[in-house]
Amino acid sequence: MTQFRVVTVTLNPALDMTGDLDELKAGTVNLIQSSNLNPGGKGVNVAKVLAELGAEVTVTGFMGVENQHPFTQLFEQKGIHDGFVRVAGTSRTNVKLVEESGRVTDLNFPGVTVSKNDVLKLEQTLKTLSKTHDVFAITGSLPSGISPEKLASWIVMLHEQGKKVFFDSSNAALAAGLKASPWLVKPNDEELSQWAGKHLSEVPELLQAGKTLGQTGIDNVVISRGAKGVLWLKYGVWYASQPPEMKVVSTVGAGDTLVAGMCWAELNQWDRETTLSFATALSALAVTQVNVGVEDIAQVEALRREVNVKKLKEQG
Ligand SMILES: Nc1ncnc2c1ncn2[C@@H]1O[C@H](COP(=O)(O)OP(=O)(O)OP(=O)(O)O)[C@@H](O)[C@H]1O
Ligand SMILES: O=P(O)(O)OC[C@@]1(O)O[C@H](CO)[C@@H](O)[C@@H]1O
Repeated sequence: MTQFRVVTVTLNPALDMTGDLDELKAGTVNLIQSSNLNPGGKGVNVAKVLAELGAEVTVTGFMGVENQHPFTQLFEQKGIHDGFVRVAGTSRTNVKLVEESGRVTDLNFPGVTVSKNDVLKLEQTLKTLSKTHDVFAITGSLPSGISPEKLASWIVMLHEQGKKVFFDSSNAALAAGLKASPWLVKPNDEELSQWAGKHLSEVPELLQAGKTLGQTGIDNVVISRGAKGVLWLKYGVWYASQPPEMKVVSTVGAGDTLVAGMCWAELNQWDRETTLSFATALSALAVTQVNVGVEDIAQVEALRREVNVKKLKEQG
């Protein structure tokens, strides 16, 4: 069914090596109690969650040929169409250290270097996919060899064709992409602060910055705030959600799960309350597990009833 078709774009996928330890001590030897290695990267995580929810997902981006097996295995298992452009070398391995307290330290490596020819191939892939797809999620950092401006030009191309682009990135790529009118952006409060050029943590200042961002031609601004939930501006109206207190195992991929939840809700054309309670519950449940994915949809439905969603008086 075309209605449930999505493309996720991961320009810099990663094998995520997650290790548990009591407390991380910098500058000394730390013993890891248990570890997991999972194919990830923001767009791969979004794809996995969407596929588990029932979407027909195509993944693309750049993938190192030398360590692609865990990724292709995941795509086969989940019935995800593999449209990745293969590039020389290995995709990066990112290390995630999860302490007993729930605090996560990310060691994110640079990844492959892409050539001009690789970039052209991806551009062609996106053009081809845009003939049959209306919804794209472009998420994560850029590998070396591709500029933030190139990324922004793809968002502009999709926007001009009337496609809905869900966008989540950081640093220069985020700044460039935000100028390209994606349909939805999902900064966390730290990323929004970077964009605004000042530290933002209180709700009124987040709403003000989100409103300014929305006025640049972005239809949906979704501000994720970890345990404090989500602030969502859609066509000038703000909603806020608060998840219940969760027992945190790992927060890695919570943001991607929120993006996937918002995307699934849009594909289903749910109303705003349903959308936000679902996406918040989905992402809150994600922190109770190591790996990204929907382990039990019935649990999401149950948790959704505990998520507080309200419409705010402020106008965006
Ligand atoms: N401790 C928590 N308890 C409940 N829900 C949480 C918690 N942490 C995250 N979430 C849910 O996940 C969403 C996304 O989390 P967060 O704001 O940390 O995103 P992020 O910074 O993009 O995460 P990441 O980059 O680690 O994927 C939150 O808006 C919230 O709904
Ligand atoms: O370096 P990026 O692309 O910003 O982030 C990469 C990453 O941290 O994002 C995912 C969690 O959101 C992980 O699977 C992956 O390692």
